[in-house]
Amino acid sequence: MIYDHQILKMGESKTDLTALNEKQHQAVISEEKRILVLAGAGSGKTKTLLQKLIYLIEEKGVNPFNILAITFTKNAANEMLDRLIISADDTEEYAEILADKNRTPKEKNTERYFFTKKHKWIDHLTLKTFHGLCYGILRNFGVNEFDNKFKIIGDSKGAKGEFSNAASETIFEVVHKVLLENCQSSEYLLHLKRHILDYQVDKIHLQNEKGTAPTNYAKPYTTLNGIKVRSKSEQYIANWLFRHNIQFEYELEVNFSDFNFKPDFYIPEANVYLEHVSEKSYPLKNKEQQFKVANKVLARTYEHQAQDTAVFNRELEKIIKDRLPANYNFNVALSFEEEFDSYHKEIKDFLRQIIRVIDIIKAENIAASEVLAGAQQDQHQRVRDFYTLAIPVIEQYQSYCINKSYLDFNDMITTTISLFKNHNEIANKYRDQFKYILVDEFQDVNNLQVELIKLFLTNENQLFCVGDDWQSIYGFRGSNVDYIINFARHFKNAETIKLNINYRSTENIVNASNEVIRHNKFKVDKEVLSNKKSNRKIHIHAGKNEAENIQYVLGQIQKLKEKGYTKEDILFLYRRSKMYAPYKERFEQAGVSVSGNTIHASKGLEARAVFIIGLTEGSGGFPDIWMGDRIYQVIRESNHDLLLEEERRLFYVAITRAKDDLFLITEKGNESSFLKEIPDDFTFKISLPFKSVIDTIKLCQGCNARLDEAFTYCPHCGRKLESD
Ligand SMILES: Nc1ncnc2c1ncn2[C@@H]1O[C@H](COP(=O)(O)OP(=O)(O)OP(=O)(O)O)[C@@H](O)[C@H]1O
Repeated sequence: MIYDHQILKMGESKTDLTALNEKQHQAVISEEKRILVLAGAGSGKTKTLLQKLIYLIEEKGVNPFNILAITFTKNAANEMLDRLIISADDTEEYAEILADKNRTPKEKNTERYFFTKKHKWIDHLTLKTFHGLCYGILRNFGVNEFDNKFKIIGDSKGAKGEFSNAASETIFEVVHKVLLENCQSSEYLLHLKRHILDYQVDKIHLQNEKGTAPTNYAKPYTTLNGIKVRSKSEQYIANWLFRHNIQFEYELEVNFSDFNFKPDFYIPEANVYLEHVSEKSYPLKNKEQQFKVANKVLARTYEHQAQDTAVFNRELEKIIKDRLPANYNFNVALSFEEEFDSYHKEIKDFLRQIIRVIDIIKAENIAASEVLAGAQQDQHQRVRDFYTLAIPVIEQYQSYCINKSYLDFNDMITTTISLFKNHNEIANKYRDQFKYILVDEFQDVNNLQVELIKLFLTNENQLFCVGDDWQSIYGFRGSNVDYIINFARHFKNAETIKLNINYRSTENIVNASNEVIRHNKFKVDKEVLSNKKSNRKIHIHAGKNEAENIQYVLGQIQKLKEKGYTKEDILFLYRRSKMYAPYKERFEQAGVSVSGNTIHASKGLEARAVFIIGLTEGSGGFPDIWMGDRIYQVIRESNHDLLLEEERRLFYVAITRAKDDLFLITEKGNESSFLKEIPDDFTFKISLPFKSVIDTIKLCQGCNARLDEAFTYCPHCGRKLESD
C-alpha cells in the first residue's frame, strides 16, 4: 500500500543514504525477506535501522502503520523516537528540549508525546518493546485467550514502566501468601523448617563439599525446636520427638552413683533415657552399670537403624510411644510465625529462590510438573527437597494469578504466543498489518521472543534484524546468542550483511577490542576497522590499592576537564555497583561530578572518555563467573566456558563505549586476565606512587566544595583555588 503523503509531508524526514557507507546502504535498500545486519560495536547498526525506517516510508511509500520496530528497553524505544523526531523536526526545537538540563525526564516524556503526535507518520509507527507490543495485542484481543482486563504483576507495586494497570500486590507477596497457606499443613511446615535448618542455617551440604565434616565436639545440626545437636541421627530423633509433641532434654547431666555423664536424650513423660550408638559413641558399659544401680531405663538406637527412616521410626515408637500414657496427645499445634520467628531472612531467601525458578521455567516454557519430575532425579537431596517444597507453591501461584487476572512479564509473551496459535484470524490480522518487522539488539533475544517473532512472519513480510553476537550479555537472563550466530538456520533464506567500520572509537581501542574478543570460540568472525586515526593509547593503571586508584582517577578527570571535557564526556563503568561506591564517595567529597553505570546498563552509550574500574582477577573482580546454584542448574544448565565468554563480551561492550580515551583500572599483582589479552602496542601502563588520600582535600573558598588537591579551578563555581 502506498502511504498517503498528506500525512507524511515531503521534506519532513530526512533519508540521507549518502551519509551511509556501502554496506549500510545495501542493508537499507535490500528487498530480501529475512535480513541480518551483523556488526561490531560502533559500526552504525542503530543508525542503519533508523535510516531503513525512514527510507521505507519516504522512498518506498510504505504506510508507517505497516511497520513494526522492536527494541529491548523502553529507553531504547524512546531514543529511537527521539532520533526520528529530530530527523523530522526542521526547527531544531526538539533537539534543544532534549539537551535542556533544566527539564526533568517527565517533562521530556510529555514533549516526546506531543512531538510524536505532531509528526503523524511517527505516531502511526508501531515502535515498541516486546512487552509493550504484547500488552497492546492482549488489551485488544486477550479476551479470546485469557482476559483483556488483566493486571501486570511484578517486583514492585504501582505502574510498571510503560504499563499503568498494575496488580495491587507483588510477586513476592503472592508467593509468600501461598507459602503460608501450604504451611497450614503441619507436615509441609515441618518439612520446610527442616529444609531451612539443614540447608540455609546449618549449611550441611556446604560443610560436606568443603570437607569440613563436623567433629565429635561440634554441634552443627539444628533441630526443629531450635537446639544444636552433634549428628544427623540425633537431629532426626529430636525432630521425631518434636513432631510427636514429646518433651525431651538433650545431654542432661546425670550422676546416679560414681561419675557424671550426659545421656543423649531424656524423655521425662516416658521416664526413659536414650543413647544413640554410632561408631563415634563412647563405650556404654560403665554407664549401664550406673543405670542398673539407680533402677533407671536406658534405651538405645543404632546408626544402622537410622539409615532407613521406616525402621528408625518403628524403633522410636517401640521405645518411647509404648511408655507414654494411652491417651497421650501426639498432635502438635504449630504456627508459621512461631516456627520461623528467628528465620525471616532464610524464608525470604527461600521465596526468592522460588521466584527465580518461576522466572526461568516461564522463560524456558516448561511445566512445573515436568520440572519436579526432572529434579527428583537429581543426586543431591537438597535439590530434590527444594523442588518438593517449591513446586506446589509455584503451581498455586500460577492458579492464583489466573484467578486474579494477573500476568507477569513472561506471561505477556507466552499468552500472546498461545493467542496467535489458537486464533489464526487474530494472528493473520497482525501478519497482514506488519509488512516490515525491524528488531534491534537481536543478540539479546530469548526463546520466547523468537517464537513470537516467527508467529508474525509470512512469505511476504520482511524481517530485518540488527545485532552483534560479540555484545550478547544477557545469557544469565535466558537470552540465547545462538539465534544470531546461526541466524540462517533459524530463518530460512536469510541474507547476512556485515558492517565493518567502527565510527566511534580510535584505532587502538578498536584493535584492542578485536584482540580481546578473538579469544572467544562461540562467535561469528567479523573484521572491524576504525575510522578514526589517532595515536592515543589505552591507559592501564595498576595502583597498589583502591585509594591509589581513586587518586589516579581524580587526577585524570581533572586533566580531562582542563582539556574541555564535560560531565557528559566522561563515563565510569563497572561490573557491579558496589565497586563504584568508594569512587563515588570520593568524587562527592572532591566535588567532582561524573556519571557511572553498570556495564549491563551501558548498551548503546558512548562517551569521549571511559574509565573501567574493578579490573581485578578472582571473585568479585572481572571476570566474575558464577555458575549458579544447582537448584537452577537442573532447569537451565550453565557451562563455565560459555560463562567466561559472556564475561569477555561484557568487557568488549565496556571498552567499545569509549570514543577517544580509555582508562582501565586494576590492582598491582592482581590484574584481570582480560587485560593480558590486550597487546602491549595499544597500551600505556602506569603505576606511580601516590600521596595518601587524607591530606589531599582542598576547600573551595567560593562555594565550600571539598575538592581534590589536583584541581586548580573549582569545577562547581569556577573559582581559582588557593593552595594551602
Ligand atoms: N556511515 C557513517 N558515517 C559516519 N558516522 C557514522 C556512520 N555510521 C555510524 N556512524 C556513527 O557511529 C556511531 C555509532 O553508531 P551507532 O550507535 O548506530 O552504532 P551501533 O553499531 O548501534 O553501536 P553499538 O552496537 O556499539 O551500540 C554514532 O555516533 C554514529 O553516528
